[in-house]
Amino acid sequence: MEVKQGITVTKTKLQSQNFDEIGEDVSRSTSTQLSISIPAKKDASSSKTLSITGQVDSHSEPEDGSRTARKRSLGMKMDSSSEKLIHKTKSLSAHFLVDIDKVIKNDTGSFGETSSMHDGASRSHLGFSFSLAGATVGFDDISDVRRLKKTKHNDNAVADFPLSYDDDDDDDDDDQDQCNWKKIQIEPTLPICLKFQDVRYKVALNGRRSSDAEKYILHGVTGSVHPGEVLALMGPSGGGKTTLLNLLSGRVKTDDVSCSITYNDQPYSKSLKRRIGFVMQDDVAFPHLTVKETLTYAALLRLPNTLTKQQKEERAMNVISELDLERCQNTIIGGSFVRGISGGERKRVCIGNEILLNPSLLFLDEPTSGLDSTTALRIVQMLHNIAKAGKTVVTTIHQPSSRLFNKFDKLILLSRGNSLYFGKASEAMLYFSSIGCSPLIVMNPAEFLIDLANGNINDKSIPSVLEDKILLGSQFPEKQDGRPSPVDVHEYLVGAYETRVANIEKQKLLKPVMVDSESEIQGMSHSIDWGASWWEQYSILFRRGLKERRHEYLSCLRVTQVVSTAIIIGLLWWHSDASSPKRLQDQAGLLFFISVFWGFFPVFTAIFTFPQERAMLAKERAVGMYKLSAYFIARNASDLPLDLILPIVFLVIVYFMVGLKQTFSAFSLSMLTLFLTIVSAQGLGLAIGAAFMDVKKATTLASVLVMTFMLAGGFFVQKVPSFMSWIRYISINYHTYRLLLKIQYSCSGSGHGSAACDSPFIKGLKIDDGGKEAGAMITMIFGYRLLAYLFLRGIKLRKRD
Ligand SMILES: Nc1ncnc2c1ncn2[C@@H]1O[C@H](COP(=O)(O)OP(=O)(O)OP(=O)(O)O)[C@@H](O)[C@H]1O
Repeated sequence: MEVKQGITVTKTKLQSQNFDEIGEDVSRSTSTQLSISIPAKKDASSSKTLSITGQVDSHSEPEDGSRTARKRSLGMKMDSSSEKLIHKTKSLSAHFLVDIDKVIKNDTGSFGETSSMHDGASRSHLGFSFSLAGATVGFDDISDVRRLKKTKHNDNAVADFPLSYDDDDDDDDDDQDQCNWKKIQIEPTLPICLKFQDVRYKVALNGRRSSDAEKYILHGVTGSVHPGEVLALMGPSGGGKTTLLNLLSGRVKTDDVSCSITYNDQPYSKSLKRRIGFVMQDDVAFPHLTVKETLTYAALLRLPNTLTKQQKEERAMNVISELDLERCQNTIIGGSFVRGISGGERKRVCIGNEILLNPSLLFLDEPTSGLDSTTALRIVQMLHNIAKAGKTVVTTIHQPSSRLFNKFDKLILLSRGNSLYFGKASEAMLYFSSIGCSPLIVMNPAEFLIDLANGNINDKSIPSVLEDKILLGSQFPEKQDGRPSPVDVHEYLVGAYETRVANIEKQKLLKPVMVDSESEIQGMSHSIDWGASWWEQYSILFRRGLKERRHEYLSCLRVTQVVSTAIIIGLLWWHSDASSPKRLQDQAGLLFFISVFWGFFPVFTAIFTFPQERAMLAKERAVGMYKLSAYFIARNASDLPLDLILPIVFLVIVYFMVGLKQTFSAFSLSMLTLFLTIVSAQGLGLAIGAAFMDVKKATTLASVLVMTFMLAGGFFVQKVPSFMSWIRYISINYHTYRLLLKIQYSCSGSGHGSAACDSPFIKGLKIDDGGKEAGAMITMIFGYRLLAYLFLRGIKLRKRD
């Protein structure tokens, strides 16, 4: 089935660009190929303009054989001697048309005169041939045509195309995209060409290091992606997409010496870290921060010190508008238990977090998973726009719709760690049809490819080699279902790729990347001097911590819990006194309860802190957003003000209902004791949480510890065997209880009578200023926190490191 279509646009005066004329001959002889001829004037300005626009795919071949005339988006200058460029590339057509659009906006002349296009029936026919013949034609081409059409509309220059395929909304989207594209382009970055050859990766099974317990999960994957392109890693679950993405982004290292991953022909280095954005599969964000707060804090922490606070905030706002998040900018992100923005918006916030930094290379792990097809298309369109701004985009994708599939420039199809295809996404179907695998029914190309990668060739044509295998297999009863086994299909596809594609691609990778020195200088100048100073980090993290946790501390449930406990205590011990040993025993019981309540409560709250924030911490630390010490101290400090509100409320209610010693100093010292208790209990909880980073294990240990501390607290048992008596010194309850007793009772006779001196609860207790107890608690406050910090430092926060 052959389809012929042609677009001809001639005679365009572009006075301001020093072009005499631009003529395009866009002709389609096969389903995928477009040829465009661009006569360019031999002067510097025309050369410059074309060097920006000529995002030529590395696969494209100049038809005039002049390799020197080939341009790449990396900034290779056009050879001014070349009079004519003819490229066969569909992606070029898209880029080129966009640029013509831009150029024309500066121009007073009219654009083109002639256009010819088959009618809508032909186009639908094109789309159909895509499915039936396995040839990649259709939507992308149509979108090219629609771009042309839009260009012409903008300039009121030519008659409308007789297209039946029209969509005003999409035109609006395109306008928006153009607008976004310009915004994203404002900051120059170093264009990075990513090449990888024979990427292998093995893992130790069951954590064993011996070689017999190792398994390869990538078996030599080769490919490349240039600035301006979106490379999709596709394949069935477990195919190795995430592993490859992690390796390419430098998050994971391989010890295989034969493998090479280079960025502009250079190996991974620390300086590259800042140029790489990585959007993880799981959206990791603070659920109680709004979209605006999330992006503003990220901007303040990640953007270079050379920018002012206002500029950083402006950048965050720009990203919000670029990603079309204005409408939800004041809505909280939300999470499993709180409703917030939608999944698509959340994904865009995560992408925004990365593009804030204007990275040269953007990696995304399944950015569309869990989203409906329209939202997914929007996300991928956005990636396309980001790429158009000169970035290199690599994304894994599970099962894209056909519209989405056509947005990708390049594709790697992975199955069981092997490459089944690498090349232009638009040529994947042609390639598989060339090796004898074509769909026999109408099928989404992505579905077809995933089926093949799974070894499923139902409703697909079978190559003769595999047919032979079926005949051979008919001798074996277990293989008599008339279809080749998935293993045979897999082996065939891997073999075909190795012989037809792999070596050619490896040869292509040998060509050196030429980086335009101007863009390198521009790009480099934006990489120096990153991040905020330690104090800035601390203050930003402190404010962020306060905002994120304000809901926790002042939540209705928590306030109700504390206030109702206080009132119940107040009623049970209503107007108690210490006039007799019995009554004093009651009061001592109350003081012990207070020490237990405020000694336990914060432990169990603080335990969750680090395990819960582990993912966020890992993500932010992986990109060097802040120092661990700044985070740790800010995290502790931001908890304090909020943690102290409820104890004040509690003590005010209890103290006066119960009728404890009614002096200002006694009340303030009791309050101070409570603060010391809470802060040291928090330290214990943080240390336990950081030690395990697992809530279940941490709560188990914490419950044993707090029970031991309570028993050793001095209320239940006075006479403890000497070999166990040391426990009380590390018991928070012991020190709190003693301090509270010392504040309330003195044997001088003032306040609570001499009965206190005879009470077994105070007998032996030296009524002094409580300096020892206070000292012990202050030591615990810092000691437990130091432990927590050391545990946190020692933990590898990133998975699969
Ligand atoms: N550390 C590891 N130890 C053992 N096996 C691993 C490890 N990491 C990855 N694998 C295995 O390697 C294979 C590829 O994993 P990977 O996560 O890269 O697949 P994927 O294509 O991204 O899958 P999905 O689409 O389901 O996310 C899987 O079979 C996985 O179980």
